[in-house]
Amino acid sequence: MSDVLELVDVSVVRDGRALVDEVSWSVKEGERWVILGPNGAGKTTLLNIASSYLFPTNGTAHILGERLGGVGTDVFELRPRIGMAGIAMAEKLPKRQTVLQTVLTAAYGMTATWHEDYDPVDEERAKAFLDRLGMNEYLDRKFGTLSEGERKRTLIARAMMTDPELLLLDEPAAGLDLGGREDLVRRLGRLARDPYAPSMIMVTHHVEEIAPGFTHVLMIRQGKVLAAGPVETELTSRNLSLCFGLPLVVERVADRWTAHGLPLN
Ligand SMILES: Nc1ncnc2c1ncn2[C@@H]1O[C@H](COP(=O)(O)OP(=O)(O)OP(=O)(O)O)[C@@H](O)[C@H]1O
Repeated sequence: MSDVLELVDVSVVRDGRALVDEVSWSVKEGERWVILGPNGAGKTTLLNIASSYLFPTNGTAHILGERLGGVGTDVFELRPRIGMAGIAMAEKLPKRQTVLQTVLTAAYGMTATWHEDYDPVDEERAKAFLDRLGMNEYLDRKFGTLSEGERKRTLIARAMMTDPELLLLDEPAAGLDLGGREDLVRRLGRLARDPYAPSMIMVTHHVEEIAPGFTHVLMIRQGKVLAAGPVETELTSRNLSLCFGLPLVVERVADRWTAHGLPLN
């Protein structure tokens, strides 16, 4: 298995403060990682490095075999190989474009301009991804009129459009109601268990959002890695308590996870 992402002693320093602090982490082909950590821990900063939009201050980062900032690495060639679905991307997309156009423009590396001359093959692909995410009845809806859950599903379909080798999901279930979350977890679970799906990294705050099929977890607190490895061994009450800074109990129920704090006495 080759490395999809390899960080060695990576730090990101801003205003004299390490937002990410000497992180060493590797993601192998086919693995599905969850990044867990409290607000401000550095999760999005890590994801921004993985998407090649942020360069480390110190240390080395290889993405899909290419060294970030290395001689001969062209980030513009690298970026189409990485799918990114997150709030930052949603804000860049025109609200007046339809759902189908929003997904289709990804194939051409654009966030905006809509030309009428898209390849029918691409259109079919866009429709197939939207169908897989349960969005086939929304093809002509304006992106700006979608609910939070519909928008999240559209963004995942969009991220799949370039046939990425690495899929990055930044809090895909944030803001969804219980039904919306469960629907998304089911769809992500199907994707995670698909052997042809790309390697995946998902940022989340909640263990309930970990879909079956996710294989590894990285826990981060104040920019430092607390635990990294297979979900079965690393997602423990001890690690989660250290990560979030209070006593927590994590339980596995069938193929899902749940966590709660201990009562105050
Ligand atoms: N450009 C910047 N300059 C200075 N500080 C920054 C910058 N970008 C992020 N930070 C800080 O770095 C820390 C980590 O931010 P990051 O967004 O990676 O955290 P996070 O784990 O994704 O948090 P959340 O769960 O709240 O989204 C935060 O304290 C944030 O305020």
